[in-house]
Amino acid sequence: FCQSLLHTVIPPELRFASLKFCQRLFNWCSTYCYYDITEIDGVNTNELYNAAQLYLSTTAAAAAVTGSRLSLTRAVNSSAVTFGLANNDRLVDVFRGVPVVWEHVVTQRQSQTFSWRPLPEEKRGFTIRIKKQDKALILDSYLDHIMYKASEIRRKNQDRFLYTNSRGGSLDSRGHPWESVPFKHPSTFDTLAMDPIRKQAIKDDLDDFATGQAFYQTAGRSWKRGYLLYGPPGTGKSSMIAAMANHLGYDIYDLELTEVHHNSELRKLLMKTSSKSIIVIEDIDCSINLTNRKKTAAASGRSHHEMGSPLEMRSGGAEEAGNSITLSGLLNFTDGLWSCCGSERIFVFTTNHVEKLDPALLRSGRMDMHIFMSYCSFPAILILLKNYLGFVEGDLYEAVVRELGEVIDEAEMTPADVSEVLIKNRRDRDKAVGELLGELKARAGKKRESLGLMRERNEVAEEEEQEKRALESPKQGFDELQESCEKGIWRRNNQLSELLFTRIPDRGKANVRV
Ligand SMILES: Nc1ncnc2c1ncn2[C@@H]1O[C@H](COP(=O)(O)OP(=O)(O)OP(=O)(O)O)[C@@H](O)[C@H]1O
Ligand SMILES: [Mg+2]
Repeated sequence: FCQSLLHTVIPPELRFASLKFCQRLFNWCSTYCYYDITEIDGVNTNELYNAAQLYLSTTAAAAAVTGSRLSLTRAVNSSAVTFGLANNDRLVDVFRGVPVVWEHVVTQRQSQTFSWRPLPEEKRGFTIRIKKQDKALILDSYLDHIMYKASEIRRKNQDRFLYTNSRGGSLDSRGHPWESVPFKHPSTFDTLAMDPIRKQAIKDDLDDFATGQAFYQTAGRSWKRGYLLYGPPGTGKSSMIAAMANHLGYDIYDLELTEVHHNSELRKLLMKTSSKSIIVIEDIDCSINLTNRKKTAAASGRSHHEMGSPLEMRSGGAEEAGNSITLSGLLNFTDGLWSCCGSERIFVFTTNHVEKLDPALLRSGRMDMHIFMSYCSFPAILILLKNYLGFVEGDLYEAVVRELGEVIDEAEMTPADVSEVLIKNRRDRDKAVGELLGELKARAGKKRESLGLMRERNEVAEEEEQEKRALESPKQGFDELQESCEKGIWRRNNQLSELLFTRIPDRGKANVRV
């Protein structure tokens, strides 16, 4: 009744002015200042609102312990559930020691104003309350911090995709040359069997890359990095790529070079990759028979830069397959001007035969880090035993550990082969270890045998060669004999020395030299 009386007695202009005055007085007296972040700004969605919602999902998760009410959401393509602040609930976040109070304000929209697109019935927004003295902090760094954290959470929550260009050069209905499938490879750096120190070095390198935007900017380099993974089959090159993608939360673009027909197609594919991705070319030595840049240039009598037509650099194998992609095209793909359209990209090449690759492809800037994926080492086998059979330190008998250590390097067994033995016997841990040890010993024995045979054969061949040369040219033969003695290669060929001494004219000098 009083309210309606006041409404009729006091004119609306006066009411509005007094309300505004009260508000100003309150703001002036208050030690706090307030910021509103509304969901919709005019007709556009406010990016800061979405970022704040995501950011609070981590803070809100912690608040769940204290019993706040939370709303749960799970986005399409996401396997993670995010927490959010429920309507009109509040939460305290602490940033650099400063408490920031967040309130999620939800009100009903009064009337539908004209808009090109329908607005939601509820008006949603966040209100931030912070002490006036900390105002600068909010405007300077807190909002940037929220935006950064939100994009990180978005990336981590979003399932990753594996893209492939297996369709050849054809595009899909949206003009995209890549086909995608959800990427759910379980390999991580924890499950990867390799020397822990090397593993940590790779992880650190990846982390430095992912957080190095400012560094790359200052250094004037495009934000990309190349890794070459080489080693025998079954040593974990593909598993390493999956672990890298899982560690960084990047998508993978698996580039099938044999499906790319021209350099221009390669460029198009590159331009259609997103940032925060790993571009992989597996078995680069087999994908395409790329000609040595120098050799081709020399053959045509011109420098690499002078080569206009791709045909001139076309490789034999590629030509046969109707494929005119060139080494120069690939070099430009990885480190040319085109490679910097887009950022935060990692290139990974894998090969079983690093010696077959052109040095131009391997130079720093293209392949910055060369990672040798070796046969199973002792620390690696312990990781596999832990992953496959649940062995932890102290579970294995000392004698078994010693025996494993003795034969593992000599056996040259790949992690893939070790895994197979362990998977096969995973129901019986002792049997699995026994069988593995047996296999390692057998392989080490065979290696030793073949190594012995090879050494013997080499020795015989070497001696025969020396004898032959000594007969053909006694002086040269003598010099070689002396060299062999110095190197400690000369073993038991007294016959040869006899022969030389009898033929060399100045025997005294010869004796001194020997
Ligand atoms: N270092 C490793 N750590 C853990 N598992 C491994 C490792 N190496 C190989 N494996 C296992 O062996 C299998 C084959 O490994 P992967 O495909 O990674 O080898 P690769 O080096 O890529 O072989 P290829 O050269 O033939 O492509 C995988 O299923 C994986 O489980
Ligand atoms: Mg592989």
